Amino acid sequence: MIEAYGLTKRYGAKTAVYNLTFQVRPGAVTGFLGPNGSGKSTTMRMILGLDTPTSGQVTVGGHAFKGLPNAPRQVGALLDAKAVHGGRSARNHLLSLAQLSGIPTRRVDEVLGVVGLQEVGKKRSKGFSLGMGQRLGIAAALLGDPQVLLFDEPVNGLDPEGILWVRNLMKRLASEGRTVFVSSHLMSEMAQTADHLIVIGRGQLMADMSVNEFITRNSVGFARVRTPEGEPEQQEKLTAVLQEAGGQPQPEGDGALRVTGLPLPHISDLAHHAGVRLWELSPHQASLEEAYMRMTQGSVDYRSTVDERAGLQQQMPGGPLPGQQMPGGLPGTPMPGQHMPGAPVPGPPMPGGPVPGQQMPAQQGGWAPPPPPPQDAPNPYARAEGGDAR
Ligand SMILES: Nc1ncnc2c1ncn2[C@@H]1O[C@H](COP(=O)(O)OP(=O)(O)OP(=O)(O)O)[C@@H](O)[C@H]1O
Repeated sequence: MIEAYGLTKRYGAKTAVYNLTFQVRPGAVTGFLGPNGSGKSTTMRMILGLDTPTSGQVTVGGHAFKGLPNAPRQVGALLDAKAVHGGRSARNHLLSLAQLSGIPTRRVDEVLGVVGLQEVGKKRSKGFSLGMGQRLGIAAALLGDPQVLLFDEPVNGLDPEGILWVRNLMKRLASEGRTVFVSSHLMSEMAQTADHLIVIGRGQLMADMSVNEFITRNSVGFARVRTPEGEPEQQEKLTAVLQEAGGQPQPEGDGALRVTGLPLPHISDLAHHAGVRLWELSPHQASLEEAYMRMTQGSVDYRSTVDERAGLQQQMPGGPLPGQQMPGGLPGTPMPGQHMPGAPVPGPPMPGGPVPGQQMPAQQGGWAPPPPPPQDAPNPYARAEGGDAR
């Protein structure tokens, strides 16, 4: 189990991670989702002891990484697939890692087979494609047969067959009871791979819940309603009638209305009684990708001037996503599992708490409330409302 508690990392004036508290449990694939620059890699580096938290702490199996006995046998990680001596063959690269950690040579050949590189094991890795490099990085992570695995964007550069392979590998590793923590900026990928999701935006926790719960909460049904083109008064009349009946109509880019809060037959009856003709009345589900983008829209660092997401900037019917908290933006009502900055969140294990690797049921007692962020360290994102918080 990985446990982060009030984890904060600043690089000079830049706050990369702010007051993150979460647990990553064994036996499941936990997706770590966030837009580019949201702090995923920084968090992973802190878990692996490669970066020191400015405040807070993170443990693996109850120990700080640097205090873990025989760490390479307990934790495997793919952070940067390019961090390989290109002049060495894939096999020699793995051999050198194995020798450093006292791992037997036969394990090198085993993992080469697991990742499908057995045929090219003697080739220099500098000739490898991006996908082959990812496979080699995954082989290195698996070398010590660890119980805890971290993968930073493992499907980068992989073709569809490779993506499917990684997806199945993650699931298999989790089904063997391992802790699998995998970052991505793609909701669509995580929805197919992960059991649990931790979503961050600008370094702050935005959601911590099972994928099923995320789907249930965010697969909002809505109706698309279109009135005849060139008759704007028809749409205005319908909008008023729907609002009066408790619906939330929102204009879509193509002239249709997106209506939540009313079932389709009721919309049809209301239109009929108002004498409004309909050209379209169809049921829809908001996609998970859309829900995720709405959740993180306020925390995207880099955006094109011609941005498809602009359409998502408008407030969705019924307001922000239930429980959505934009960093530095509008507070909503917390989602179950979502941490609102300043709200009580699970703390580290108390004496007599879980032993390393032991799974804690969600919401189990025995956790101390976290300390509030230090007085001298105000939430750096509080300034974001009026502009760039960086
Ligand atoms: N060593 C560093 N010095 C200064 N700033 C840094 C450093 N490392 C990361 N950052 C900044 O911290 C923020 C978080 O970066 P990080 O790489 O953790 O995000 P990420 O979610 O992994 O992004 P991506 O999906 O693009 O890899 C970014 O704004 C980044 O520029």
